[in-house]
Amino acid sequence: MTPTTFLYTFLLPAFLIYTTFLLLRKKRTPPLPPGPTGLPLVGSLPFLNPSLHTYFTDLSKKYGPIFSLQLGSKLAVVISSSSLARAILREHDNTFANRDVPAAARVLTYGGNDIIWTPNGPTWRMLRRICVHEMLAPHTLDAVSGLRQREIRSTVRHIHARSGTPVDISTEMFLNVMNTVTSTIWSGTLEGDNERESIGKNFKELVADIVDLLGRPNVSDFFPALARFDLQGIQRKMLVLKERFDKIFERMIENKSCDEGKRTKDFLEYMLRMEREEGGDSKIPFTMDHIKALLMDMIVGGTDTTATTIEWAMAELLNKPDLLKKLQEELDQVVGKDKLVKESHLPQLHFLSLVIKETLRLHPPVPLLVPHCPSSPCTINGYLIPEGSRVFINARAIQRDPSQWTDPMEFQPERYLQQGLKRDFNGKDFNYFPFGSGRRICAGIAMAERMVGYLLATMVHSFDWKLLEGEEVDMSENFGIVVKKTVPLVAIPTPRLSKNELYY
Ligand code: HEM
Repeated sequence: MTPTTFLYTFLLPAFLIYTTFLLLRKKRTPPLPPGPTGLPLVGSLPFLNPSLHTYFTDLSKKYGPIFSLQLGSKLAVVISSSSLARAILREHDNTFANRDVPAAARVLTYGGNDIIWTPNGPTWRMLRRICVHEMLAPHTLDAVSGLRQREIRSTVRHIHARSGTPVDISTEMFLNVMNTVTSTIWSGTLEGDNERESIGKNFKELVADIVDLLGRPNVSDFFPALARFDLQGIQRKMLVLKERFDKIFERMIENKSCDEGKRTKDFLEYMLRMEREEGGDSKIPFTMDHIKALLMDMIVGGTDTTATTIEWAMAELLNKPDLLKKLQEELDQVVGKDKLVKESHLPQLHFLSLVIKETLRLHPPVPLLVPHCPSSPCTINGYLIPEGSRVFINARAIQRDPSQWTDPMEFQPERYLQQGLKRDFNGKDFNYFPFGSGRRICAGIAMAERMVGYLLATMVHSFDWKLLEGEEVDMSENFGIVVKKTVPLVAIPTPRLSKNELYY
């Protein structure tokens, strides 16, 4: 066979078949979502604005409700419409119920041994069962309502002692929530004003630093091959913070082991028993690392989110004194001025529940949810989301979408009445999901609802609040994995209950 005959008989047809196959395959593979082009190698990293939630909202106006941007070797996909959020969190929930663990979170959570970052699988299911069906279940939380009452009384006493002077509401809310969470976890609390202020401040800074590091763009995440060099020192800083918490955890665990005869009904006791006696699921061992990582989830995931929500609610109410008055009227009617609010009053406080709903609409503390990560390639709205992408669901933008909400930027708790909208926190409504949706929906909703409702009601019922002379409420936001007020809310309380002894 001559070379020419060989070329025409074998090589040319083979070449044609191969190119047709490539073309067909290319045609069948959907494109990536549109987005900024970026630079070679680094993609859009140099242009990344650290205020991700507003940056992503601006980009969605240009590129649409699903767009992508290359951040180093990672592809980020951002979803900003209700229908696409539903596609991801409901229709493809199983595929997207994974996490791409940031290097800093891996350090913090004992190698990703917590609920928030563990991938969808048997270990995550075991941890979630322990948390949601046992420790954070409504019946367990109701059984420890006395702890929350004790903490609320202590906050009321503390603020009363500062009547007529400026009170940092941000710090007070954090201290209360932190004390409530830790006393539920290990029956420990900060006693006395000095301890409350010094250790509480320490904890607040510790959690704030952790939240800040978790929200900071990290080269180790964009170029995983470089993670071991920790170029920005974020993992090193996180390790220091984690070690400080670890010492506290060790001390609490040691105290429990010494008091073995004394059975308390707290979470740590429950988890230690599981670790000792049952070893978790029949198949999955429940280890000391799991215990510590879960403690970390509850402290880091449960305190800042809850305290920030109450602070935003107070800020909105101070901005709209007629709404504050309306809420006080409801409280006076249901509770009376001769008693303190009890948790059992909450179901009757309808306006309070609207205020909380509206706060979580305008100021969802976790505006982009915790990023989801598909376990296999998935096509959404005709675009390919490759396996391992980091998917941000912009809940904040969806909850401010003018096509779904009238006057979306206005704080209007009554809107839920006028529109007959229920807007529950159960994650079934993809126009309103401040706690996320699907398998990875927040594990602490029942606890958050109790803490936010009880504390906000008490603050508004027990005190009148006014801003400092000539000051306005600064509503600017500081982005981190939790979005907080840039300027902490400070206001002056005046007691408003009929008997002074209620404050002691
Ligand atoms: C107002 C308060 C809170 C808000 C707005 C909030 C919001 C959220 C959001 C948006 C997520 C991510 C959902 C997703 O990935 O799609 C989440 C996850 C989580 N939250 Fe909360 N949270 C709050 C309070 C709490 C509390 C009090 C706890 C526990 C003490 C808690 C524990 C968790 C845990 C463990 C997860 C991870 C769930 C998983 O990945 O399976 N949260 N939360």
